[in-house]
Amino acid sequence: MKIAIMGAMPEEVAPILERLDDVEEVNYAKNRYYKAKYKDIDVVVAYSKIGKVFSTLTAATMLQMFACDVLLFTGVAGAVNPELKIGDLVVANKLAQHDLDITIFGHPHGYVPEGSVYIEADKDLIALSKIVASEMGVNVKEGIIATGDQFIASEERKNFIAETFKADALEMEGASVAVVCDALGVPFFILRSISDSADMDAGFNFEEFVESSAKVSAEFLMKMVDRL
Ligand SMILES: Nc1ncnc2c(CN3C[C@H](CCSCCOCCO)[C@@H](O)C3)c[nH]c12
Repeated sequence: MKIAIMGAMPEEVAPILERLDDVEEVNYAKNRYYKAKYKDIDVVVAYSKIGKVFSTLTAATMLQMFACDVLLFTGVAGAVNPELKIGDLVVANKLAQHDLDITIFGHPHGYVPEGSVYIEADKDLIALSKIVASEMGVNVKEGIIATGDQFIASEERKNFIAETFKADALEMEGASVAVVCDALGVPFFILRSISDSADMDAGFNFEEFVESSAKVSAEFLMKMVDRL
């Protein structure tokens, strides 16, 4: 089995890279992919850079060029569900693109012809995360993640996303990664730790908590890899 481990920002994959052996750096398509061993497992690790386009390119490369059999995403997210606090873990059961909008033609937000509003993540990987969560004695919220090419820092936009997609959390890469994995028939898992609440304080909170929340997500993800 070869596992793709992906984030969007350097901070999100740094806690992973420091745990790898036999690292070989591959430069491709203006990005860096780290082929390595984690214990005796083959992994390919990369951060895509921010947003749906970069994350699409990296996810597609992980699967089509590096032939990974499963894709695990680790990173941070803005909270939409008011129960979620900084550092809380969210596992996506399905994901949507909140900024995909051809509603003028009568379609729902997040829908284009031959597409779907939501893409569902792999149920076995979600089930595994629940086992790991109970073993670690941590709480993981399984929920809906909304993805868009905007850093959300306003109650108004956050409320639109909450009402339209029933989202628990929001970010900028998960749904695009989901489209790639779904199209190529590769199981995927999107894990996020809350760094802010996508409100007027989001920018400050993000900068304060991105590193610590990214570590929370990465550490949990590696416990999942140990069990794969
Ligand atoms: N409220 C929010 N809205 C949308 N997404 C998120 C996420 C999830 N990731 C973090 C990162 C934010 C992009 S701007 C970072 C700027 O870098 C600072 C240095 O230039 C992007 O990869 C999406 C956390 N809180 C969010």
